[in-house]
Amino acid sequence: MAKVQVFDHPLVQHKLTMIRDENTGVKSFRELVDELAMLMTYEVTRDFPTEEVDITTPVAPAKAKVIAGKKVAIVPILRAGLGMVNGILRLIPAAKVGHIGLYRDPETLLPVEYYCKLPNDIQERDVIIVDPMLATGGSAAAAIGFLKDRGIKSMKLMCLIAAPEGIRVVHQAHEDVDIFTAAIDDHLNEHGYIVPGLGDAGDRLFGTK
Ligand SMILES: O=P(O)(O)OC[C@H]1O[C@H](OP(=O)(O)OP(=O)(O)O)[C@H](O)[C@@H]1O
Ligand SMILES: O=c1cc[nH]c(=O)[nH]1
Ligand SMILES: [Mg+2]
Repeated sequence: MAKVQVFDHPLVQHKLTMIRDENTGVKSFRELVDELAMLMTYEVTRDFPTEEVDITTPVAPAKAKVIAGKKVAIVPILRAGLGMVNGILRLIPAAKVGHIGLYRDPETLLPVEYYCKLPNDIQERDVIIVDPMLATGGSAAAAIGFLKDRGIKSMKLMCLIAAPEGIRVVHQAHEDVDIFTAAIDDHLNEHGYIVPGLGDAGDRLFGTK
């Protein structure tokens, strides 16, 4: 059974509060989302296997650990997921990046696909799907479905704010995918927005409202 991990680290919670605040402008919002993604990468990669290699320090020969040949692909759900990519790349610079374009139809709240471009060798990689908001769960469940259709087996979902409804939907459809989030909020409002949430993540990242 997949797990849901909430990051209760004070730095994560502090920065999350800042992006929730309606007075936080585009520049700070972008920087904070980037930093949050970087901080969360620390936990998302905790189960990466390590191996010992021989090195020589200025003092003595030593056996020391390195990550054991892990290949990673980051897959942001456009647009808002883009804001989390660079923070992860700063810690995993060799990761490849695939893009899945989905927008949520404002009437039906169902995801509509408009773009998909993935690395050729993505089946050999551990995939981290990123999207700041997990609301009804429709977008994340669809993105995971696309990736499974392309033969990808190992996936994690990293978001910043999740609604209980979204977690349920993703795990009902994909019980093997772990979810990492900085918060689980209270509920969705009648427009499918997370309450209290942070509003429209894409608009706040790109200044489109
Ligand atoms: O869980 P769901 O109910 O599917 O909602 C979450 C989706 O909604 C937002 O994207 P949006 O449709 O606003 O597109 P955007 O990123 O281009 O703004 C968000 O970034 C998620 O992708
Ligand atoms: O609260 C929400 C829900 C969906 N998408 C967002 O950007 N925010
Ligand atoms: Mg949006």
